[in-house]
Amino acid sequence: MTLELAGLHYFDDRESANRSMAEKIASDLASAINERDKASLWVSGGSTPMDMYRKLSVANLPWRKVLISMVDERYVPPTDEASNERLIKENLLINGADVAEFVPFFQVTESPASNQQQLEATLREKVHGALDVVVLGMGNDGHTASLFPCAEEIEQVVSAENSDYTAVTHPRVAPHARLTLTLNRLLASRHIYLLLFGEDKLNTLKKAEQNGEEIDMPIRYFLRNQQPRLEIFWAP
Ligand SMILES: O=C(O)[C@H](O)[C@@H](O)[C@H](O)[C@H](O)COP(=O)(O)O
Repeated sequence: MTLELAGLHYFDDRESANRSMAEKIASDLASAINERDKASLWVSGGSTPMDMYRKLSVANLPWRKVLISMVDERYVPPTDEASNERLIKENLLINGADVAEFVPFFQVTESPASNQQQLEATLREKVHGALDVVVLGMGNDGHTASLFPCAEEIEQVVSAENSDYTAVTHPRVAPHARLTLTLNRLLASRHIYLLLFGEDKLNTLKKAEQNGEEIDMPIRYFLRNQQPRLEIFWAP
């Protein structure tokens, strides 16, 4: 049984939440392919969404028509324990989804800045118009993607004038420099999902839903955005 509030979908258990989100994303991707003969899927790392990705990977889709890339990445090679790319390769680019076109954020360059420049060029060549499906996570500081309130670059990365697709952030609370989609790029999407598990994340969400500056809890930019409405799936 799920209790569906506006944009917030409660599930009795994580298995149900994962299955429901995977089915909804597969449907969104199928619709995009029907309309434009291609689709793009942008995924977060972290621990929460991996089971959902595995369920999504077996969806009956023309995966060769799907471009899969990252919402954000730690500036580490894909062999590194901290790599989001490694997690995506292990949990999403498997089964039928293993033939999707994957665009990694980590590119072998000498610095996060040069990596971002190379990544920016790659994405601008491959991606035009709205992103089809974005999967977000959230930290208990209210960060999402690598839009960390504590990052020195945060004001520039969330600026309404920022027309870049990507940015580098240096969150003080995380050990690695980050490569991330910018706020404007993320909001220019057709579907944005947030997968949350547990009471701590629910309490953080409730705090984010209260009054306060978006920049202090960047998930607020998405909670307060009308089109697309953020679709939140939560289980205990
Ligand atoms: O690189 C990352 O870590 C993610 O992109 C980040 O934004 C993540 O989604 C949240 O920190 C939640 O992480 P968990 O799912 O591990 O709680």
